[in-house]
Amino acid sequence: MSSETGLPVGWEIRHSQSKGLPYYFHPQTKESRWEPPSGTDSEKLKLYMGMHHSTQAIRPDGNGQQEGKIRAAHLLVKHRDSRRPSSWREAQITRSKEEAMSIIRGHESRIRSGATSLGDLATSESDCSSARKKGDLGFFGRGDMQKEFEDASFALKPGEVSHVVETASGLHLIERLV
Ligand SMILES: O=C(O)CN(Cc1ccccc1)C(=O)c1nc(-c2ccccc2)[nH]c1C(=O)O
Repeated sequence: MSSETGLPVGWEIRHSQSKGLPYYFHPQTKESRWEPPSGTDSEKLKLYMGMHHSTQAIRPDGNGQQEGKIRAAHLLVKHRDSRRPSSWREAQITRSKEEAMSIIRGHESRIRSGATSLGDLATSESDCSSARKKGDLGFFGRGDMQKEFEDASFALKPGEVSHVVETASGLHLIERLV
């Protein structure tokens, strides 16, 4: 049985500020997920999303970039103390922060050696749902992301990769794209 959104009864569509993406939330069970739950009428959902979730109006400046915004990709390694210790890779993440640190430092060395790129590594190794987009978060401005993440991103020049950045979500490597 689906409502006007096409989602099973009890599910709602929310908008994640940090990621600029819609996600699916069940207020009673507090479940949140990036993919529509099973039983969704996907045709109805597509119609609903087309009407209600157009991308926010953008005001590109001369070089097509939105005022004061940057674009970055990231690789997230979560640990058991992450605010949400779960991801598409692992339903329950139990590694310690120290283990996560040695993992992400290994990723950092491989990227800096030129053996691989952050985007390619993020695709298989990132605990963020943006892994499916090579870690690309699109454009964001100040106030959109967790403060530590924002400050590290804005301190980078385009093409630069950060050292390990810690947020409540976990440990990140960030590459500023634009
Ligand atoms: O921090 C939380 O309480 C939960 N989150 C954010 C989140 C928000 C809405 C839906 C699912 C996940 C994450 O843990 C998370 N944060 C990020 C993140 C953090 C900083 C910059 C970009 C993405 N990705 C994720 C993810 O699961 O995919």
